[in-house]
Amino acid sequence: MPKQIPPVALTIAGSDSGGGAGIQADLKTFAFHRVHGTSALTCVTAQNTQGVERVDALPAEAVRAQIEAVVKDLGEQALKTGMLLNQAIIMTVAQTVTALKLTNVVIDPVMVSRTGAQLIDDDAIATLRQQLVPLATVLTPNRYEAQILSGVEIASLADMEQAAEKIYPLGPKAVLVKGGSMAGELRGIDVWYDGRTLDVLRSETVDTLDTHGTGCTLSAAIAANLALGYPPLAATQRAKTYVTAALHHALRIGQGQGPVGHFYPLLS
Ligand SMILES: Nc1ncnc2c1ncn2[C@@H]1O[C@H](COP(=O)(O)OP(=O)(O)O)[C@@H](O)[C@H]1O
Ligand SMILES: Cc1ncc(COP(=O)(O)O)c(N)n1
Repeated sequence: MPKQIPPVALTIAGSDSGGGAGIQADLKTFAFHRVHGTSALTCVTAQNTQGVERVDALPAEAVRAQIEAVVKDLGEQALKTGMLLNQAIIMTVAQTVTALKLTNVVIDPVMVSRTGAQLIDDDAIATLRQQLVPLATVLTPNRYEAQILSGVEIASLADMEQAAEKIYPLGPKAVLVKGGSMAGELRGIDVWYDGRTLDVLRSETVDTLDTHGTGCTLSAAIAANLALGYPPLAATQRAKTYVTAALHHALRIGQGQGPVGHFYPLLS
């Protein structure tokens, strides 16, 4: 059989020592999609299924060097950003993505976890909004991040739609407001807005507390599908289907919220 050349995707994100979110979730998601994953590490968290205990940032120049090293050699068909932690790293990532003219950019504006923990410095939020959000092909805020970016208090589907419409003028090509931290059936519902189409992406609510890494997994799966050549909305729909399946096979490990089952077809 002729050797296949896989597409390459890059994740710029933090390490989750618990293996459920961050770089670890992203690389598993890329591998599941048969996309070669490269990574630029931004920070190292001491984290488990119960929470984040410590965060150590890498120097912004180390983040830049990782991106440049992989892109100049391996190239990339798509990238995602996750936990960028501080202003210096956000500015450097925005500059590097612009300078290298990288395309198919999925920005997961990681600021607040679904448990409500802040994952980014205060002064970094303004920089993220001004410098990184406009570079997004798809921007994927969760409920709390969408509240920060839009100023809309989100409690209903109509609020999610309004938030998506208010975030769009910040400059992304499309916004996906995720419903994982909403109540009841809205937990499986995300709102897409790309300036023309306002679409509600629905999946059944999976009744599990083991949801650690859903956001990271979704944005990585969007990037993987963009790398495979799917257009943004189709890539996002496919990614949502993947996350829902992985949630159905979430792993009951650890004392807190277990991770989703990235390789669910291999799980018996
Ligand atoms: N219990 C659930 N049932 C079905 N889908 C879910 C559930 N929890 C999260 N999702 C989906 O997982 C994806 C990630 O969303 P979310 O958990 O809100 O992100 P984050 O991890 O960034 O807070 C979204 O597509 C959301 O709809
Ligand atoms: C290193 C790192 N990055 C991101 C998240 C958010 O995780 P989630 O996908 O559950 O929102 C996390 N908990 N840790």
